[in-house]
Amino acid sequence: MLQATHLTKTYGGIAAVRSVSIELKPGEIVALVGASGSGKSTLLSMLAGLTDADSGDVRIQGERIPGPSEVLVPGHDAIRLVHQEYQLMPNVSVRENITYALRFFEKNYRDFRVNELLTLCRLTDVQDRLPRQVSGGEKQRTAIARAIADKPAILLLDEPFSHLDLPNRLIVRDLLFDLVRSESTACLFVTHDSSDALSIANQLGILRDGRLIQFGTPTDIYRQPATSYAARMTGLVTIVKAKHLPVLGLPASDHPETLICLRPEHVHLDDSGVEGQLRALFFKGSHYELEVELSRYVCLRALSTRNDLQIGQRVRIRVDEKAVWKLNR
Ligand SMILES: Nc1ncnc2c1ncn2[C@@H]1O[C@H](COP(=O)(O)OP(=O)(O)OP(=O)(O)O)[C@@H](O)[C@H]1O
Repeated sequence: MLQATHLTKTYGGIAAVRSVSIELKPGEIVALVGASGSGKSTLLSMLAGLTDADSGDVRIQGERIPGPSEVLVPGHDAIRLVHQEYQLMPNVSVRENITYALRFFEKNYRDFRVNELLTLCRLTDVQDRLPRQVSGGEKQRTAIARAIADKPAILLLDEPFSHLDLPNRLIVRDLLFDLVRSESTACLFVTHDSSDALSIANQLGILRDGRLIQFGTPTDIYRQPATSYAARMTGLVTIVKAKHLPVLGLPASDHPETLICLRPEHVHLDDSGVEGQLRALFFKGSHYELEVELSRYVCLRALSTRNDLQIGQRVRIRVDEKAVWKLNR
């Protein structure tokens, strides 16, 4: 449906996006994850036809989307971009902000659809307030309601969860699920938070310094990250050189300088394992995150549900050999 090929954008010598190719299909949620400055917003804006690419192009159903310098009204009817700052009209109500997106529709349908959107986005109670009189989550939902009002084929979202508390994140998440299911909308959102990306997206892309360095399903990227950056961007991880494998109680490697990564759920407290010292303990509600020091150079991240652990205590750990993953860099 939406296909970007070799998109490149440079700002005064700084390459913000470098030859990124990506495809978005109906009913699919794609997340792009990257550190601050990795080019997420620039890429999103080019995909929406709101920023000129230096080279490469964006096509929808094969038709090229012109950049803003080529047209009077930038963008494309089938594509909506929800910005981080929401960009709501400040002097009209939540309801009117949404209604504006439907101004070309017949009044009966417009009223029906606005009411439907208010319910869907849980905004009915605040519909008559101005944007400054509602919470961040309500503003975010108003921006999404406005963007999806006329059922665009493609929804692009810039950091849709960044200012939201957990209940609001869940509302927005369910909203996106509903949309892709009921309207077959294609969604792409950018984020620097791996947990949203892993749990919501069907496909995940990792952006680094403007390059799409890995693209695949969340499970594949989580389990088999290409690089240490991809590993860190997708969750808690321990990365060490393979020469330290014997310290973990595992067989030595023929490639001692290779980097290996291990997710914490594959490191178990087990009396038959190697000994270390508990350096840190973080309560996470359902479990604890631990840091276990095995040597001066090796400190492993682990998870446990045990309640009797104390910092400084000696513990034994066992590592799943099968879960050790070699990184390219
Ligand atoms: N209008 C601009 N003029 C000059 N440089 C820019 C402009 N917009 C972005 N950049 C630069 O391009 C790079 C990518 O920026 P971009 O905003 O796309 O990254 P990002 O991943 O969205 O960052 P963040 O997560 O902090 O929003 C950065 O180095 C940024 O400073």
